Amino acid sequence: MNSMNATAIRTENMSEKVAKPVINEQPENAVITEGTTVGQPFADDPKFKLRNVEVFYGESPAIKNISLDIGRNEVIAFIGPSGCGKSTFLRCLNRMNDSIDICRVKGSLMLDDQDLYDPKRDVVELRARVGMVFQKPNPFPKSIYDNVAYGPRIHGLANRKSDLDDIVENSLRKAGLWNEVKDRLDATATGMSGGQQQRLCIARAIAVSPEVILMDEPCSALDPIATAKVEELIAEMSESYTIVIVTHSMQQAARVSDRTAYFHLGHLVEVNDTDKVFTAPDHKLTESYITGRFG
Ligand SMILES: Nc1ncnc2c1ncn2[C@@H]1O[C@H](COP(=O)(O)OP(=O)(O)OP(=O)(O)O)[C@@H](O)[C@H]1O
Repeated sequence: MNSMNATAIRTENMSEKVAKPVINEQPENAVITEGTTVGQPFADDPKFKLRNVEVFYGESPAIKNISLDIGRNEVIAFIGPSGCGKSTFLRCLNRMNDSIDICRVKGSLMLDDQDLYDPKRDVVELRARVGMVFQKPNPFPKSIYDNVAYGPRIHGLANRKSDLDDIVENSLRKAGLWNEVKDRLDATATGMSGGQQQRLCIARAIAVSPEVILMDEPCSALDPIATAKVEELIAEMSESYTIVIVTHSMQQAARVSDRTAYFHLGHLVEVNDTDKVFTAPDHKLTESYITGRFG
């Protein structure tokens, strides 16, 4: 993980917008100042540089002036109570929110210093660079092979069948699935177990050589053994990819992530090294949430 720049944190934490205090009732005395995040929200060498991000569904704000860097090859976990905006913010990172008509995204969202929301940007190419794994495994009703080969085919990544075979095998190996499926690549993917389907979806995301993988509660439909396999996979993948994971499981966030971001009512309250968040959080609301006082 990248080391964080403490000076940058202090100076950049002052939002360019006027800070509006937001009073929260749980716990007493906990105050969020809009646009201000305690801890270490910024990185020296960010993959994503996100500034003053606001998201609205119609007139309702779902994300309120959030600024955050996501470091290259770090695993960052988004946690917080239901409805606090974790998935909304995650979906901004590969413009999945574009498909929701009433959704508007404001602010500056940069990926490797390029504007994510540049109207000229090819969104299909963006989603190959920033892949996504959803809560519920969603394999296509096709063979195991065709699920993984789908992306490389549409992006023209393999000229010959043997190249495509190599991509499929490598992706399935990286997803820890090759040995389980190598003798039945033509079998339909929907016949696999839920855990296998989710690892297949990870293989499908990997197959187009992404730089970032977004995971929206990837284990919530899985049993503990399948969950452990996906978590092992996240640890292995973190060497090659930037990973952003939304999770309701604080144990999972503690196990898999380098940094943890705590969201509350559309605000980003705290971002810190995961060990710190779970042992000595800086903000009262984070502490209340991780100690189970609400959520
Ligand atoms: N498609 C949508 N249309 C309208 N409002 C939406 C839509 N999706 C989310 N919202 C609203 O935006 C807010 C944030 O929702 P979001 O799903 O991002 O939160 P979350 O923290 O990921 O929640 P959960 O943990 O329950 O998945 C909520 O008030 C939610 O009702």
